[in-house]
Amino acid sequence: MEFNRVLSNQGLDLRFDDLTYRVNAWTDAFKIEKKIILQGVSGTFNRSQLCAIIGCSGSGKSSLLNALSGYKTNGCTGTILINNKPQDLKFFKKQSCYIMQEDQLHLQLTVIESMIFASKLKCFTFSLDASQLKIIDYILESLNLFKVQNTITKHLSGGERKKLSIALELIHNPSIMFFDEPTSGLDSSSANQVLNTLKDLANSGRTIICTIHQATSSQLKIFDDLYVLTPSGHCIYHGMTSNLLDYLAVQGLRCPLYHNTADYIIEISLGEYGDHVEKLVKYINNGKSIEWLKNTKMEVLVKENQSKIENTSDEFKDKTFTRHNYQKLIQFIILLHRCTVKTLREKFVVTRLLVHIIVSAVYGWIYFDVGINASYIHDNLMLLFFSLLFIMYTASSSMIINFPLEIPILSKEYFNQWYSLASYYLSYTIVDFPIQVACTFLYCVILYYFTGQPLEWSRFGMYMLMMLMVGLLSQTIGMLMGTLFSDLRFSTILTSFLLMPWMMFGGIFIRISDTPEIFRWLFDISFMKHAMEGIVHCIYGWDRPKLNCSKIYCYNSLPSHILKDLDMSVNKYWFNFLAVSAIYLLLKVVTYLVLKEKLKIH
Ligand SMILES: Nc1ncnc2c1ncn2[C@@H]1O[C@H](COP(=O)(O)OP(=O)(O)OP(=O)(O)O)[C@@H](O)[C@H]1O
Repeated sequence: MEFNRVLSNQGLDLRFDDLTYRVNAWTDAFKIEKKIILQGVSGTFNRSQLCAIIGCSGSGKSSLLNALSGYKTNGCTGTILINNKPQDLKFFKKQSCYIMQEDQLHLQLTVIESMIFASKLKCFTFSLDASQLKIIDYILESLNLFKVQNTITKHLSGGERKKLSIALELIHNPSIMFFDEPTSGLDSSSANQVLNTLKDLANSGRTIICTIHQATSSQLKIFDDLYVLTPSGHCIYHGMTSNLLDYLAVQGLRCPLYHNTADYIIEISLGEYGDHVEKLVKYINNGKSIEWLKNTKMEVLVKENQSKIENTSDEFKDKTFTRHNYQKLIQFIILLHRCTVKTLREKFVVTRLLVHIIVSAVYGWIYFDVGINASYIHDNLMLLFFSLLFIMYTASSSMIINFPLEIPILSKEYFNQWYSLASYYLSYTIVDFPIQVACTFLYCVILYYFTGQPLEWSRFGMYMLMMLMVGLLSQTIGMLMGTLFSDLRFSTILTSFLLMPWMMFGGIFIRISDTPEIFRWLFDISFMKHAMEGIVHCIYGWDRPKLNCSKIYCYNSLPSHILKDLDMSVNKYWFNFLAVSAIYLLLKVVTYLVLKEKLKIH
């Protein structure tokens, strides 16, 4: 493996001073108070170096990585310098990438498809030219992924998935790469492979910073630079891996023979060899001091890098660009394509279609021809209402289940600047549209025909239109809840809680005229009431002739009586339709804003 030829990079030097990270945490007394995770730590990570942040669990390794990469900015104070200039986050994100602990990949796509889509998105192009395809081949070859390029991602091994995550980010040739626990969950051979890959990336000029939970002695040697955190969020060592033992020896700490050095320094940080932490923090000035490095190789390196910084610190400004609208449009179309391929490969779509067919067939059987008989008016109204509920629940639950699975991938790709949120949001919405249309159409056709509703194209068209709009609106509710709550338990229970009142004020269980006046406005904003009113008019409105009656006398033989009984005498179908559409659009905008905020908080 070597990256020097095609994918070399000048790298960036990152320096941070007095970095403090605070979060709000619950105390035992059920109060919120500030918890300090990082206590004014300082340090530098230089180009062409593979740097590891190590420490015991909970010492703040991920927090430091998140703060340096800009993944989490809330609660962070201190300064971060890139090539000696203050970090400009918007610009920095274009030069860097963050590869998370869990591989956020599109499991339904093959390796090569994932690479091609990523490349198209990053290059704003519908078709890649020969040189772009060559770069993809080169990256795959360099990472030993070429032989699995046609394998579906969900069939890849853990190590291969990690490499695919790296390969996807290498397309835009980042100068600095952050990795959160790149070896977690891998066996030692795969972990060694991944670390060697990171070493090659560093050798090609990049700055590679990663957190490591556990490292063997041989793995530790792969790292050029180490940054050690204590459980209290202080730094007790910052420097070359090869200098660690000398550094500790000066403090009278000698690593026992055959003992893993990484374990040894973590054990020191935990106070297992006595109270040395405070002394070490002071000695290294919480990561700031490089005094002790005098006359070591590291000192030379710092000087070399200094001269490089002076030469290159301004060139990066030229790389800044803003995404134009036509580029967003291109990304939208590519995302639409990617999302379609993914959706078509899922069995979930077939399941959704089948559920709609089966339920409508069962209803059709049970409620056979109730629609033409005046003595079954009540049953028919219940059928229409339950059909509305069915569409509402299937549409919202399909989003509640699916969308939270998308958010971690979206979060990674959006943070790494693959595309704009608007392009993603629009493509995701549009891809599901034909599926929802197909589900609603199949359901309505079967139900409408077998339950004996009036066989007129205009009535059926309007019925179908209203059901479709309710389906789309319910999908948006599902998407909103899936965005707000990543935990399925919360989103499911709260969606039911949210939908219940609109059913209550749906115009069927309780009539408007029987409701206390103070609550009547709830009917006006209930999408269920508007939808039900519209549907009742599709079936019984527009001067429908008298219905057959199987008894001696049916009061409801005249459709006008039915409408009057339901307080729905005035035909407002198009107003009802517009009201449901307006609520849908409002929810769509709210969901977008919530999603944006959620990604921003990250
Ligand atoms: N938002 C938060 N609210 C409360 N506590 C938090 C929050 N974020 C992090 N912490 C706490 O901060 C500490 C450091 O967390 P962090 O994930 O950075 O540690 P880590 O060293 O990466 O741990 P690990 O190796 O187990 O992943 C932990 O004790 C964690 O519980």
